[in-house]
Amino acid sequence: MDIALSGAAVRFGTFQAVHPTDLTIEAGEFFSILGPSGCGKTTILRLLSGFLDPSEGEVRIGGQPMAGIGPSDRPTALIFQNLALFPLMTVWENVAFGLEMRGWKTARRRARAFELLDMVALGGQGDKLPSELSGGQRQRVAIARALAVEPAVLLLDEPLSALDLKLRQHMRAELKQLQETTGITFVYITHDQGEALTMSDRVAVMNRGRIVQVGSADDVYDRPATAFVATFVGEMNRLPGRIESVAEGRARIATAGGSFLAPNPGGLAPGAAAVLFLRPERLHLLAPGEAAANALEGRLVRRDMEGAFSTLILETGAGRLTVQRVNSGSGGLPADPLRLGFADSAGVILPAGETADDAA
Ligand SMILES: Nc1ncnc2c1ncn2[C@@H]1O[C@H](COP(=O)(O)OP(=O)(O)OP(=O)(O)O)[C@@H](O)[C@H]1O
Repeated sequence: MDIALSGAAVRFGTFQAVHPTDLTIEAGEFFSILGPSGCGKTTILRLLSGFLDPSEGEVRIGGQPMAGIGPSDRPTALIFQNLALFPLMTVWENVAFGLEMRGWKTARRRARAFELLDMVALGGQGDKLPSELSGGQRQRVAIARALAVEPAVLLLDEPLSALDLKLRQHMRAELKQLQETTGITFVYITHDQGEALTMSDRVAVMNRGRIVQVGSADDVYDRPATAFVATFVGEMNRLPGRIESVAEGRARIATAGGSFLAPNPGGLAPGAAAVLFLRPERLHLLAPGEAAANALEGRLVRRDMEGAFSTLILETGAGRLTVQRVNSGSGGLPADPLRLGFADSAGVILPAGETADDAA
């Protein structure tokens, strides 16, 4: 089922937790809401689940206005960060809990619970107690329990945050697969950009009660709309400066480290204060005599070997810059000073504005 927010806003007293928001989530979409702690992600999820009414505006699910429809009457199920399984019930009884509430007889409940447990790869574990399972297995029980009531929309509030890194990565793949096989609309709340980027069809980035960008993982990573998105999603170098000239969607920006050409998606005019944002992997070392659309010199401060790639920190006229290099196995670096280059399509020039560091 699709979801539509029209001008939906939430105030707690005088505090505006969510500003008026228009948002459409397509049926069968894996949609994530990504943002720092306190930005309003959970509040939006509560609007969808029916635990909270909008102070203004409207929520529709499957075309139906949700005003006056409580959580148990909505086509949604919710999975929390701290899942609460019933410790004295077996795994299958936990899964079947919602079905008992709906009046299903024991044999039918048990059969359905085991089907769902099969789907989350816990086929043989139904007669155990939750305490006999690992953290990841318990999380899968919670997912099976949420799916038991056949929701059209599954709302997931940081469901993996209590798991260790390896398990989290494994569960990402499982959740994505589960979403694809069931065709259920997933709305996934997280402050973990890796989670949002790997699983989602689309991501909404939120800051201070506002959705600041909605797009694919590629959109928010490669084409950030604001300084906040640019710095919240992934590593980013920042070169503050002033626009010198503009031409054909690009601008030349004068920074403390020189003047550089880069895309100017917001059409900033000459004289405007701006920042050139540049990903560490888009900066490369130039060979002696090699030309590049943009070039600057730097002195190596640190090199961190991270296996598949290495991270270089360079002191340049534009401040400290981070460069990420694929590890080619050829080892050493040329002598200082190093020359750095980047294409005129590599960065993005955006208005100076709030960054993820300011928001933290
Ligand atoms: N019932 C409430 N009364 C007053 N303020 C609230 C209430 N619920 C949430 N808030 C505030 O609204 C803001 C948004 O909260 P919300 O839980 O949506 O954030 P979040 O993005 O989900 O954060 P986190 O990732 O930390 O869970 C926060 O500043 C929070 O303190």
